Amino acid sequence: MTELKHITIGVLALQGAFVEHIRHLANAIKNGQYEEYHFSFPQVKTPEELATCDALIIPGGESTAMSLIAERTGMLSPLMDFINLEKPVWGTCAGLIFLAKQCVNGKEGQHFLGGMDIEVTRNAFGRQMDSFIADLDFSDFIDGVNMFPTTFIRAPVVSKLLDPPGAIHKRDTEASIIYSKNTYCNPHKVQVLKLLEDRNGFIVAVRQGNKLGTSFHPELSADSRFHKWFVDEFVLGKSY
Ligand SMILES: NC(=O)CC[C@H](N)C(=O)O
Repeated sequence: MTELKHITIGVLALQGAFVEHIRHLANAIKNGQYEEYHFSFPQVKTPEELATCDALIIPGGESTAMSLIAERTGMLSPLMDFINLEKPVWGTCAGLIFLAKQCVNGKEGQHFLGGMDIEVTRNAFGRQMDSFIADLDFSDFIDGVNMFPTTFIRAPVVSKLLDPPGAIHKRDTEASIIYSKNTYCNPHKVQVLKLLEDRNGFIVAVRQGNKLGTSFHPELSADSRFHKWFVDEFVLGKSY
């Protein structure tokens, strides 16, 4: 019998919707061909737990609280170190804010991990009352997923794509960097996965190499295909 490959995808559990992510991860690998793997999806609260992870999800919640708890529990620099290890990381909503380099409407003293070369704007769609659900077409990058229910709750948007450190050329125009599965994915640049044409063209999903950021919460839908894509494409797939 061949030995199973152990893969640990942690979910940062300082605050927010971490339980939902774990449920979706467990569900996502039921529908695949993963006989050669043994997966664990631990809640991550300590540097020791983080050190066991091959990949990390940072959930939605409240980015100011998450930053404060990370600081108080000594998790801030282990998280920054983890990002520098070039392991796959996915931030959803508050997690996207935490993962960003810069933020508009941030709170004084709020920390950012700087794992993606983006500026985010917090609460870009307005208040809690302006939260909404939209069926989005992700079939450009996830096969067959053309009606995915996405939930936006006081969601941020990506308001600027920043040049990675050391970049020589100025960034291309937005239109030319829209990502699809047929496009070569430059691991150093931020690529737009999804923007909302009917809402100011707001950018709501981006990728930079093995980092993924989404404004919305795929973990709050009943559909695990987005999580399956993260596992297949970012954790088991191409390595950057
Ligand atoms: N649903 C969410 O994660 C909301 C994010 C929240 N507005 C923040 O700034 O952290």
